[in-house]
This record gives sequence, structure tokens and C-alpha cells, in this order.
Amino acid sequence: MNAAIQIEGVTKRFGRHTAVDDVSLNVPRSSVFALLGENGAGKTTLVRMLLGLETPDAGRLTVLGLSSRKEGDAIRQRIGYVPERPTLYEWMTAAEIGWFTAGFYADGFEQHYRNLLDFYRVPLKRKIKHMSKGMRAKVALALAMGHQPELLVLDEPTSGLDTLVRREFLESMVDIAAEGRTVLLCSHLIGEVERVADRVAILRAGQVLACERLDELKRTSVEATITMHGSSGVLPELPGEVLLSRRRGKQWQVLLRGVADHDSLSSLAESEAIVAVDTRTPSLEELFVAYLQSNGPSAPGESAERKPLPVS
Ligand SMILES: Nc1ncnc2c1ncn2[C@@H]1O[C@H](COP(=O)(O)OP(=O)(O)OP(=O)(O)O)[C@@H](O)[C@H]1O
Repeated sequence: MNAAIQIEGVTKRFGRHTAVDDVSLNVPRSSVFALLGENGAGKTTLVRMLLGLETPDAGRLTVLGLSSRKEGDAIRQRIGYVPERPTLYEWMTAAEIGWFTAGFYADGFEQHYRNLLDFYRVPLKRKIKHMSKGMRAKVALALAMGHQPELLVLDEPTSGLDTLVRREFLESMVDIAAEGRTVLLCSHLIGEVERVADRVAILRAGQVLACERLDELKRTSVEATITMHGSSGVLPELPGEVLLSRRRGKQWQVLLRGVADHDSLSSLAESEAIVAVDTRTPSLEELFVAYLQSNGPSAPGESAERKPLPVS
């Protein structure tokens, strides 16, 4: 079966700034796919191109077999989309906004929307303007899911929500994927994404640094602390790709990618120069930071050293 989303060699420039730089990736069906990147990495621009709201300067985007360039209307009708800042009619109640939106979709929308609000414990009779941020986010999600879309695209869906609501919200994404639907989740809150995503792509300055199954990424990544006999300035030869390395006295701390066999690291301790090698699996957040700090494209205006905050 073809992927829910196919992106091939996509570039988008705003004036002289390249927001998305030759990106290619596939989002398989029935998965929770997380697009991770810091502010300005290009996530929203990529999503807007998928929905046909921005035109790429180069490349091809296909959503549910439809061309984003030519069939944006059809895509937006078939998928569910929750933007970073959803706009809801403030003066309507949750019930009214559901009734109003149902007019744009086939029969069954309103009933399903109401079932979702019931599940999320959002009062139907409350006006949007009297709702908390969490309730509004849930209304936006229920509106995006009322027509039971095959694909749900969420741009920073949990920003501004408190921990419990965020957790509940993200866990419902796993249930959606279990029903055979696909979720594309853009986020910079890595820790919480780790609990729900089965695939991740890391975006920096418009480029994809990594894109793979999360379990595979973690299985083949390792953080090793290598204690040397002397304080050698030379890192011993290591398997895989070194994403990050730092030395403190006699110890090297390294984060490695593409290490299929962790035993190959432990056996380093047999070398005369090495006292001990301790390994552990890094968290997604540690990997994300290592990718962002590894060599590669840097964000515009980014410098190697962090400047202190200006003091007034
Ligand atoms: N319409 C536009 N005109 C000019 N520059 C733009 C426009 N839209 C986005 N950009 C720039 O493109 C880059 C990528 O922005 P984008 O909103 O896609 O990032 P993002 O990863 O979604 O960030 P955030 O997490 O902060 O929402 C940024 O440098 C942004 O300023």
C-alpha cells in the first residue's frame, strides 16, 4: 500500500531564506509520525505545502495519493488538520460550532464530533470564549476528526496545555493510529513525543537530519562513557557515527548512531589504553540535541557560542 504522505526533493524559499531545503520523506499509513525541529526549522512550512496552502519552489508532495500542488482542496476535505493556533468562533458554543462545521462535510460528522467531545469531557453548551486552552484544543481536535479522516495533521497541538491534558491528548493519537489512521505530529516537545510516536524525522534549518522508526533509532544509538588510562586528547576508534563527543579529564562521553551491536563497544575495554566502557541507550531528547549540535547546516543567525541575554 502507498504511504499516506510522500515528499520528494521539496524546497521552499521565502525571498533569500530557504525555509525547507530538499526534503524527502515518507509517512507510512497507520503510524504516528513526529516531525521534530526547533522554532523556525521549517515544520509549519512543510505542513502548509502538504495541504496545498503554500507552493513549493521544487519537488513533489503527495497526500493520500493526491497532489498537494494541484489537489489542495480535495486534500483539505479528506484530512483533519489542527494548526498551531486554531481559530474558533468565540461566540459559539461547542455544540454550535460542531453543527456549523458539519455543513461542510458528509452526514455523520456532527454525531461523531459530539461523541469526541463527550470522550474529552468538553461541555457542549459552553461558549468557546469561556473555555480553557485545553478545552479549546480538544474542540479543535474534535472538529478535525469529526469526518473520521484517514490522516490527521497536528501542528504543535499541545503547546499551552498542562501536563495531564497533554498526556491524554497525545495518548489518544496512539488510539487513532491503532484504528488504521495516520497521524503527523509537528512538535518541539521531544520528551512527550517519545511516548507516542513510532517514527520520527528531525529537521534543522529546513533539512532532514534523521528519519526512521523510533525503536530502530534507539536500538542503534548508544551513549558511551569511556575511561582512559591517561587524559588522551584523541578519541579511540569507535563503531558507528559519532554525533557528539566531549572529554572531561580521563573520560570521553560520546553519543553514537548506527551501532547495531552494543557488544562491539564493550569489547573496547580490552584495549590497553582503556580502563572501562559504560554504555546506555540515550533518550530521544538526548539524540535530538546531539543531532542539532552535530555538524551540518546551522539555522540562520545561529552561532557556535550562545550569547548571554541582554540585561536592561
Ligand atoms: N510567509 C513567510 N514569509 C517569510 N518567511 C517565512 C514565512 N513563513 C515561514 N517563514 C520563515 O521560514 C522559516 C521556517 O518557519 P516555520 O514556521 O516553517 O518553522 P517551524 O519549524 O514551524 O517553527 P515553529 O516551531 O516556531 O512554529 C522561519 O525562518 C520563518 O521565519
